[in-house]
Amino acid sequence: MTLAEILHPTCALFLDFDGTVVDLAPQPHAVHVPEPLIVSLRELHEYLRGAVAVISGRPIAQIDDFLSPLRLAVAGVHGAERRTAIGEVILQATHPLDNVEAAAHRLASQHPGLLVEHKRGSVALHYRQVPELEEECLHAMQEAVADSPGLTLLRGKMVVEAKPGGASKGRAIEDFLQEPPFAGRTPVFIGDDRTDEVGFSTVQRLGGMGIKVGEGATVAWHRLADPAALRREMEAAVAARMTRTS
Ligand SMILES: O=P(O)(O)OC[C@H]1O[C@H](O[C@H]2O[C@H](CO)[C@@H](O)[C@H](O)[C@H]2O)[C@H](O)[C@@H](O)[C@@H]1O
Repeated sequence: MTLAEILHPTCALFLDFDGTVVDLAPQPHAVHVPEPLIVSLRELHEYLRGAVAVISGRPIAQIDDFLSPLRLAVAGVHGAERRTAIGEVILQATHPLDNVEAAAHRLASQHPGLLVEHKRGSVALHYRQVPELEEECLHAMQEAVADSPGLTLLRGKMVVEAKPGGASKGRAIEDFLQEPPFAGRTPVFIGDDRTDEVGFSTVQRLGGMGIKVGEGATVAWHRLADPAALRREMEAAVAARMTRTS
């Protein structure tokens, strides 16, 4: 089944960012956004009458910078912040990060390859440059989170993050589906990471479809090989739409 076949005009499209619509990069800031991706997103946004949202671990501001001049509905920091289709920003309560910040910086000061990323209500410890430190990073962040009321730990690709416990991508998708233009539509969520699994189960429980990008175990019912394959499918879905409407 192709994305063009899955995406009816009555669908709502939810897209993860890193590893899904763009290829993973050695550092968070080094991601490349191909121009045709912006074009596809704009066309799909029009086709679905605005029912397109990015559901990311990144802050909303970073997504805006990467996708400029597009300004889509976005859930950022794994749902801890959300901008609706009409531009209203909803921020979840945050909790003190002192323990996780101290633990992440303590380790990073001993290992220059580690990278500490600060986000609103969240701290991410990246070990992509030093993958042999995975267990040490996990252990340090687990201990710090256990000492930090309100925070939970999330494991992503070469990263371990502390984030507000109430936030999740699944909850963000459900919140979007309560509002126009998403309400009443069949949700499709496309993601690549274990942090996206809750999004897949959410949309499938609600009668929609989860699409996993890349390898690995998943609850999603459909799979695409990699971000390049997804971008090709998005371009094909746009072309099919133009053929239907011309
Ligand atoms: O939910 P996503 O949109 O997939 O965001 C997840 C995290 O993405 C970023 O980190 C990841 O991508 C980097 C660039 O490709 C890569 O260097 C890193 O190893 C990945 O973990 C971002 O920096 C995080 O804040 C997001 O939570």
